[in-house]
Amino acid sequence: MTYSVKEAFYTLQGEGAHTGRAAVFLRFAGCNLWSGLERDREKAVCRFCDTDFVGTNGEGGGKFREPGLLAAHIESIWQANASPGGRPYVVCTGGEPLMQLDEPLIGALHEAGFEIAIETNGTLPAPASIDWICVSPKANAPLAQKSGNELKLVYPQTEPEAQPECFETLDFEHFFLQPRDDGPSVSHVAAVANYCLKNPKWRLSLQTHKLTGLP
Ligand SMILES: C[S@@+](CC[C@H](N)C(=O)[O-])C[C@H]1O[C@@H](n2cnc3c(N)ncnc32)[C@H](O)[C@@H]1O
Ligand SMILES: Nc1nc2[nH]cc(C(=O)O)c2c(=O)[nH]1
Ligand code: SF4
Ligand SMILES: [Mg+2]
Repeated sequence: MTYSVKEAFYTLQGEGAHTGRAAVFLRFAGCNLWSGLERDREKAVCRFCDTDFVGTNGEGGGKFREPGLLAAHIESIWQANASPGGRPYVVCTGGEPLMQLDEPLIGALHEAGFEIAIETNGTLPAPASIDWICVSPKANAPLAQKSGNELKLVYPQTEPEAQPECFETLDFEHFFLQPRDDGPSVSHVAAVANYCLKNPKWRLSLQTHKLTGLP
C-alpha cells in the first residue's frame, strides 16, 4: 500500500514512560476521530487535538509506495542525527497510525533495526509485533485495544465513560494522566497532580517537548 506521512522528524519522546528518549517520530496523515480541519472540530468525536495531521507536506513527509522505501527514509533520519550505538527507536503517531501501520511496514522497520512504538487512540486493534503500545482512549470512541504497555489518558474529559476509573483495571503496565492542552491561558496540570496524589495508580505525564521547545 501507499503510506501517507504528514511529517517525520528526530526529537526526544516528550510524553509517558519513555519521556526523554531519542526517537524518530513518524506522523501518519489522517485520523478516524477528526478530519483535522478546524471547521469540523466542533462536530468531531475527538475535539481537543493539538496536532496538524492533514496532508503530506510537513518536514520529512510525503507518499511512500513501498514499506521498504518508508523504512529507508526513517533510517536515514536516524542516521543523520544519532551517533552509532543506541538502538534506533521510531514512534509511530498521527493522526491515527493504525489506519496505515501494517505488518509489512512493521517488518521493514524491524529489518532496519528499529524498536517500534505506537501512539494510538485504541479504536483499532494493534498488531502484537509492535514493541511498545501506548493507548490514549477518547470519550465516545469505543476501545478495541484494551492491553498494552502504557495507557495515557488526556485529563480532564467530561464524559463519564472517559474517567480514569473506567480504565484502571485494563491490562497495561503504566497508567498516565496527561493534562489537556487548551492553550496558554488555561492549565490542567494542578487537576492532574491532585488526581495522582489521591490515586497513586496514576502518574503525571507532562508534554515535555512543549517545555523544551523541541518538536
Ligand atoms: C496527536 S495524538 C496521535 C495519536 C493518536 N491519534 C492518539 O490520539 O493517541 C498523540 C497524543 O497526544 C495526545 N493529545 C492530543 N491532543 C492533546 C491535548 N490537547 N493535550 C494533551 N494531549 C493531547 C493524545 O491523547 C495522544 O496521547
Ligand atoms: N516530542 C514529542 N513527543 C511526543 N509524544 C507524542 C507525540 C505525538 O504527537 O504523538 C509527540 C510529539 O509530537 N512530540
Ligand atoms: S484521535 Fe489522536 S490524532 Fe485523532 S483527533 Fe484525537 S488526538 Fe488527534
Ligand atoms: Mg504531539
